[in-house]
Amino acid sequence: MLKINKLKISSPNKQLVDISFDIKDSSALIGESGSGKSLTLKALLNLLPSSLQVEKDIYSTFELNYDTIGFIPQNPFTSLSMMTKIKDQFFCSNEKKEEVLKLVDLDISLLNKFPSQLSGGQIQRIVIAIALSRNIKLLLLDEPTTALDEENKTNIINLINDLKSRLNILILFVTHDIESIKDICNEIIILKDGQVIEKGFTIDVLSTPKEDYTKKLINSTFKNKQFRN
Ligand SMILES: Nc1ncnc2c1ncn2[C@@H]1O[C@H](COP(=O)(O)OP(=O)(O)OP(=O)(O)O)[C@@H](O)[C@H]1O
Repeated sequence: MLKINKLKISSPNKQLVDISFDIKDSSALIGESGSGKSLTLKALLNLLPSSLQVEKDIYSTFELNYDTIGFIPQNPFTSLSMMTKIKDQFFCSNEKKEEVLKLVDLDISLLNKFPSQLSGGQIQRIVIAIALSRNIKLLLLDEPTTALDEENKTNIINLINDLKSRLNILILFVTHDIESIKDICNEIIILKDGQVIEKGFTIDVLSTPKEDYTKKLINSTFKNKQFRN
């Protein structure tokens, strides 16, 4: 479990983020552009620029560091070196490479290919496999399907859902698209202007959102009429 008791991020002239929330199993961090989602992820990854002031009080049942956190970015193409064979982009044994490739449902023959020979969906699976090769405890996903077409988007969502049920890892899924996380994340945190304005179980927030901002987010992304107000 991960408890963010306090996370405050400010620039010299503005408070950008002031939040607290827990991740018990799988949580989605949802908000419009500029609401503070990326800054929150960067704070967890210790990647905030030094120009920003940070106050952090975070408790977790494991040490938070490069070995325990996996990060899946929006654009998988930026995560891999295009001139390096897939097998040389892992830092683990050959057995582990094969094990995690099977976990993400890819053929081990892809290890001998270059990223340019793979589809966007396959590359995103490789990025996930590389994260899983490190025995991580927390998987951070930053809009992992944005750069993919509809078919690959559905496949990656199904894969993350499958991995969640098979692996014992916490998930924090950042998105502005509520529909993509409804089957993956048990809990939702709604961010607006760097503040948590609503949080709770996904099923409750989707069926009875309290804030107009949440209703707007749901109505703008949800195609499934049963959740509409
Ligand atoms: N290095 C920085 N210095 C000053 N302000 C920043 C910095 N990085 C981000 N911000 C500001 O902090 C706020 C939150 O930014 P953040 O990137 O976390 O938003 P976001 O919710 O991830 O948006 P998007 O969905 O567009 O990625 C924005 O107003 C942004 O302009």
